[in-house]
Amino acid sequence: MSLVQAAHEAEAAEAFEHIPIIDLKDVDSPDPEVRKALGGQVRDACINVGFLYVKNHGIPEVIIDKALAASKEFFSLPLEKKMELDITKSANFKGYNPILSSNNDPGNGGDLHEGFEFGWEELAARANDEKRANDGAMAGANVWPVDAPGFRESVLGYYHAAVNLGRKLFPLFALALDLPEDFFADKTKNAAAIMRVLHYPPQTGPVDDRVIGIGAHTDFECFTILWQEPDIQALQVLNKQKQWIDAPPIPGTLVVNLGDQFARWTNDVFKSTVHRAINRSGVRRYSIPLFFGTDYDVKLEPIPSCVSPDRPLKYEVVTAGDYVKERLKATYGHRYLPSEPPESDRMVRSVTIRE
Ligand SMILES: O=C(O)CCC(=O)C(=O)O
Ligand SMILES: [Fe+2]
Repeated sequence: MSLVQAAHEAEAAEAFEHIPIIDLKDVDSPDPEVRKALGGQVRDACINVGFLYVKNHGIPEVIIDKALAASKEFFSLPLEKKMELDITKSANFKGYNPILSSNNDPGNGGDLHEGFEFGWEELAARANDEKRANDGAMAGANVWPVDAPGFRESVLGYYHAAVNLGRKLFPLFALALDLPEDFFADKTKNAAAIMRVLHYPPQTGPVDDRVIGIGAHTDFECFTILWQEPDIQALQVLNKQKQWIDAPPIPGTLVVNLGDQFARWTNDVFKSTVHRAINRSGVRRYSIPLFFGTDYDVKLEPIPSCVSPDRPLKYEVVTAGDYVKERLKATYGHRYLPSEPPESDRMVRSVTIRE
């Protein structure tokens, strides 16, 4: 069946109620037929749901544990220490964002989490990090806390492991789209991948839907690899019946969800599915998404087999970097509304959290 037909069938079908689990044990199989079959499973999940779990993903638990421990240590620093790394002081959204300073759902009043954001960097930092130098519209060095000394190494360790996993997923997505497996290889040379470590305080008492852990949104890149803390239900995914479906942590898995860049590459054949998180568990929750997109200078041009006379082009063509930057501005920029101060003012301005 053609991609367009499959998308139309999915759009006419019942709303999804389950998120599929895909086993990656054969992702490196030397047999192309085995990899193709795996690509077929990915295709169904991407066209019908836009969310999946992966098991046998190959990232050792110990790497995740280290990143989690380091994140807990970082978030327990005094607020003024964390604010030294305020995301609005850096070029292109690197660093710390305090509770209620980001807002993923424009209808909401701020997200009830704090986070720390960083992009590509070699573990042994290099002055001439070629990948970082190619960030174009998204260029800007990472910033790191001096008061949490092991933080950089621990979270970057997980970043690199997750980027390596993402590099194995791109060929599967290509197969899912009936494209050559290496279709995305020349579009993902720079690892335009952003990681966020997130801390959601428990949301107790009556819950105002306008202030939740992270408001309803879609992600901006091609796909997200999300680690969520075990045993705490918070993440929910919206189906077309407008029902929120729980996406609980499943031991030994990571969540993979599609973002807007893939929706644009595929003219919405792949679904960038709306999701949110609410931490009503009564305890703190941590999660770590890695957002992996095509290189920032690459144009998000629709794949021809996803466009047809009965499925005309839905999006204008923009570069990946311009798209991500606009969305990040909308997410973090509300602290400066109604009019954004000039860049120089931003550097020195003290932070006021919106009432
Ligand atoms: O914390 C989660 O489970 C979801 C986070 C998320 O959706 C995001 O950061 O885009
Ligand atoms: Fe998200």
